[in-house]
Amino acid sequence: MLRIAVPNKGSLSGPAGEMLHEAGYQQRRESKELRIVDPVNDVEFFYLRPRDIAIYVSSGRLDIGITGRDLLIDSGANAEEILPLGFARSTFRFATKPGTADGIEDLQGRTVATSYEGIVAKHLAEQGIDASVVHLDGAVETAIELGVAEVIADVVETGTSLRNAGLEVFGEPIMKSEAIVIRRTGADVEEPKVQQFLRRLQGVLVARTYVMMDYDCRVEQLEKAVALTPGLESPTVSPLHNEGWVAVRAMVPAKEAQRIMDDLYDIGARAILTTAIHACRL
Ligand SMILES: Nc1ncnc2c1ncn2[C@@H]1O[C@H](COP(=O)(O)OP(=O)(O)OP(=O)(O)O)[C@@H](O)[C@H]1O
Ligand SMILES: O=P(O)(O)OC[C@H]1O[C@H](OP(=O)(O)OP(=O)(O)O)[C@H](O)[C@@H]1O
Ligand SMILES: [Mg+2]
Repeated sequence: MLRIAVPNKGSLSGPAGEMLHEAGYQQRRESKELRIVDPVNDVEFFYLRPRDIAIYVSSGRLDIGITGRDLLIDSGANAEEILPLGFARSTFRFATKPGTADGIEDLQGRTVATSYEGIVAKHLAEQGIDASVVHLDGAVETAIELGVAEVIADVVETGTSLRNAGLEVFGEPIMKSEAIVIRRTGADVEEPKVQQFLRRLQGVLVARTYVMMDYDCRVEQLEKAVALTPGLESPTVSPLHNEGWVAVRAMVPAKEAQRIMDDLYDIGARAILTTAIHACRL
């Protein structure tokens, strides 16, 4: 049975549960459940604190985990990213009161408050900056106002929390993060059960990113039409009863679907339809 760690709280928890549900796995019914078995799919889910997931996976007791890239790096645990999942995207940045710092060199000798001590200490050491790091559990934006630190380093998504605290980012982004699937470093990723799990999640990612497009066009326009809808491998082309016409079917990126439909119409394609993809194995 594959043993999988899933975030039980915070920004990762909801979207991770939704993605697993879309991939056909049973999920917990109430937020107090800490583990469930999905016998049909031969999987056991453990609902753990997002920060602890890399540690469990690195111990080898759990086969796979879903966590944030920033949390994995911060933990320093012996685990590696095997699939990015595209949700819980954020940037990790330094911030302070406007006009008090321009770049990382201004951190020399100063105090930085953060919940991600591992990332910050590593970054400062790589840049050769000697600054002290204060660990806070959360709400670090308030640390400057209350005099605990002169600078903070934190997750920025929309920037609202920083704006509300009268702070501004400075310097280069320290890292970009998103939800990821992790596995113990060096453990066999080719194991059939692991591969099946990854294929299911990849199927959800594809179903969320692509739509299926169908249309009819004249044979003379086929090359132009296919250039607009090359599909993932190659579009399906079928003859129509009306001579000189073909039906074409191809996957297209959902974000570009409306533009592609306009372009197809302009070259004479008709009966252009898009349909959602619910699941897929590429
Ligand atoms: N707006 C956001 N706030 C917090 N984390 C976010 C946000 N957007 C994305 N993330 C990502 O979610 C993960 C943080 O997960 P975590 O469960 O610790 O969130 P949290 O909401 O801060 O929970 P906690 O109350 O334990 O601090 C990180 O990988 C982070 O990059
Ligand atoms: O750029 P924004 O969209 O404002 O999002 C970023 C904020 O969200 C997180 O806080 P969270 O709600 O997790 O609280 P915490 O600080 O207690 O962890 C993070 O620590 C920032 O404060
Ligand atoms: Mg937080």
